[in-house]
Amino acid sequence: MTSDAYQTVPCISLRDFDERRAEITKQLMDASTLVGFFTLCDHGILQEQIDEAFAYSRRFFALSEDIKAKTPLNGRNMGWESRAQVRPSTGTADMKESMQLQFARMEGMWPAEEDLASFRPQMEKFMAIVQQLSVRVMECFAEGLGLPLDTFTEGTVETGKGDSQSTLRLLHYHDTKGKEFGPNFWRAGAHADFDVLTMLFQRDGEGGLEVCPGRKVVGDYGMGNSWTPVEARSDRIVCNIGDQLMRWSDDRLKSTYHRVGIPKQHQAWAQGPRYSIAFFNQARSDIVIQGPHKKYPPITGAEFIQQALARNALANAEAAAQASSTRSVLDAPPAAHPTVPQSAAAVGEHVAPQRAAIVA
Ligand SMILES: O=C(O)CCC(=O)C(=O)O
Ligand SMILES: [Fe+2]
Repeated sequence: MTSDAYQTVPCISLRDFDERRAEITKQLMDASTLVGFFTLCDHGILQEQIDEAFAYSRRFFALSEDIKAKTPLNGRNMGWESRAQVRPSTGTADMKESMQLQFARMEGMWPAEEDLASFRPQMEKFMAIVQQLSVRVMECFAEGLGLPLDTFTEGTVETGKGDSQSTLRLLHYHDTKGKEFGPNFWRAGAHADFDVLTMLFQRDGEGGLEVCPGRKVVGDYGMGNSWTPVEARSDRIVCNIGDQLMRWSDDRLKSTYHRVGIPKQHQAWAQGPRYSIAFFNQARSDIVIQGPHKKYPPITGAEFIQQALARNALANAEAAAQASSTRSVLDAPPAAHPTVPQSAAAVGEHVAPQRAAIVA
């Protein structure tokens, strides 16, 4: 991979943030109006803090399925799922497991202390650190758009009212060595995030994320376009604009399609397990999202999520109906009914019943 391949996604340094604020704001606005993706370096989060979060993530995913299943995904984007997130762009479940955590209303959703000691305080600490960094970046966006500085931070940050919807998602993409997958299987199928701003942490060498800049039309999945890989570096945070900020900025900031492919047979170096951690800054449930030019009608954070979930469910149902009417002539698994890859079934891996109620 030449370094040119990575130039589409610019790296922005936050060094000397206070003194360089105007310059950084311009760089963030340029990246977000053109590409929708950028990486951050010199961001101030210590490598030890990131490594510690990944260590707890690995410990969580190493627990038995019985223990992880004690906190199953609920309808509010919290909890554990395995091979259950169906993307409308593919109709198959992502080949991954994830654990989603939030600041508020998490009663009964944290793993028990005897199952995984210190998980809750460690994850709450990490969420707070990432949210704090997000605030800096979201303030720059407000400034760049000529809005009151606290527009997006007041709109997303937990204030003790318990209406935060921001989510930390721990992701584990399984080892694919020696396994065959059909052409329509993905570690994460093409999608755009539903949130305001996503911050994604990766491990050195555990790549696979690709972005499709310039392609965001709600309901259109950006297939067959030009995809650019994003380098996996543990010292850089990958950031992207989500659908909420695109709407809140009257489409000036772009929510961009991205995906994670299943490593090909010849990519032996990429076939090991991949871990990543995403923090989704979501609009609070009661906050009203509307751009300065009122391009779209007002919508609350809660309504936004409900509509996005309903749109995904409809797209999945349509894909399933279409697949069943053409199944006799297509050599493909029925959409929205993920087929267990033969080799995964052969080694007895569990495939959870599908659920589509996952945001982003
Ligand atoms: O793991 C990754 O690299 C991307 C994950 C992602 O896009 C998501 O969870 O929304
Ligand atoms: Fe995403």
